[in-house]
Amino acid sequence: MKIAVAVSGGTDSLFSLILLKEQGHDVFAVHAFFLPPDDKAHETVAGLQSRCDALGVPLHVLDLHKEFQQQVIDPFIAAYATGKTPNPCALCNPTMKFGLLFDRAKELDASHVATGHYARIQGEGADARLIRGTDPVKDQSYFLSLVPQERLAKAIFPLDSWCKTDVRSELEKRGIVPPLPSDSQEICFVPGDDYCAFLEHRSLEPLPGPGKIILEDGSAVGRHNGIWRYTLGQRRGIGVAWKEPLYVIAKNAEDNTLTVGPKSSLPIACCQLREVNILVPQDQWPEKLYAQTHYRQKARPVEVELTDGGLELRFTEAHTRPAPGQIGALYTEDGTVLAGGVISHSCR
Ligand SMILES: Nc1ncnc2c1ncn2[C@@H]1O[C@H](COP(=O)(O)OP(=O)(O)OP(=O)(O)O)[C@@H](O)[C@H]1O
Repeated sequence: MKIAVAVSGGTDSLFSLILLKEQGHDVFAVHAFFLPPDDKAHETVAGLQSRCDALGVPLHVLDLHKEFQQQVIDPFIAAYATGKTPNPCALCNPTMKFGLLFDRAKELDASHVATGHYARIQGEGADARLIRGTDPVKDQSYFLSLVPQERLAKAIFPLDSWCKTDVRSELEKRGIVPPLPSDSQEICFVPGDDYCAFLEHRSLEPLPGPGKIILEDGSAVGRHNGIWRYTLGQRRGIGVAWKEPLYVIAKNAEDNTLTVGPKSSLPIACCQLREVNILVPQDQWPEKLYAQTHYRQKARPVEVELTDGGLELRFTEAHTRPAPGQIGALYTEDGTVLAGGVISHSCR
């Protein structure tokens, strides 16, 4: 088996490459430009090249920045403009890393693609299952839940049972410094994680302007500066003086209003998933099911119903209101991912 290791320049993928090489696998490295390559990107490639040369591993560089723009950044901007809170990393995995990069790796004769994600694959072929990584703090299975099962069956996650601190210290022991500092920002293409500034600079279409802030009964209590600037559950910065603290509970693109309400309005009872990616056939799902609607959130018990074009998750306990556009991932009690989908809306 020939393994293409997707390397970002960061700690996790570099150590994944080293582990596979040390285990004697036939490996090569693939680095993708997801953004138009600038001096820093070329420096990263030069750094990767010297680490790969030292390991005796070929490095291939792919320029995917146009595709990344079309398939990840443009939908990210469009989703914000329509009141959603998109999850570009969850979209990048099926379209880019396990999409175009995977296709290119196959053309280069790879049978498998390895990444530095903290997640596990158990089983093979149609029986391959995506499972939470062992390090609960770093587990990234949530972000992988939109990757098709056939692709995950060909994925290798060398860090499946590693925790981040051990990865760092093992690299140090070997005297290897990755070209990129690790865990620099949340979304790789949003400088300083300032998504509002990013949207203002990068949206080609004018973003929705100011509008009314309303309560759930429709009464107006103030003005907002553009619904895309607000986050569901946000309390600070709403700018409405009220008898009790107010939280953002909905961003309504149709009439450009922001709905706010007291804390008691935040919990929801159910949410709908669209663009559902089934990872385990439904007839094999256990009785007890759990859903996660945000990264690093504890999965909560749910009952699930197949609806027209999607899944409805009914929480058996009140659940923090998820943001439409985020990912809903369905798990078993032991952390196997059964399905993932994009949250379209929630209900109380
Ligand atoms: N530009 C890239 N080219 C190739 N593979 C990439 C690139 N960016 C990320 N990856 C792959 O996707 C994995 C997860 O990416 P993520 O951005 O979540 O990085 P990370 O967990 O900080 O890992 P790393 O420390 O390797 O950057 C990486 O470990 C790597 O295998």
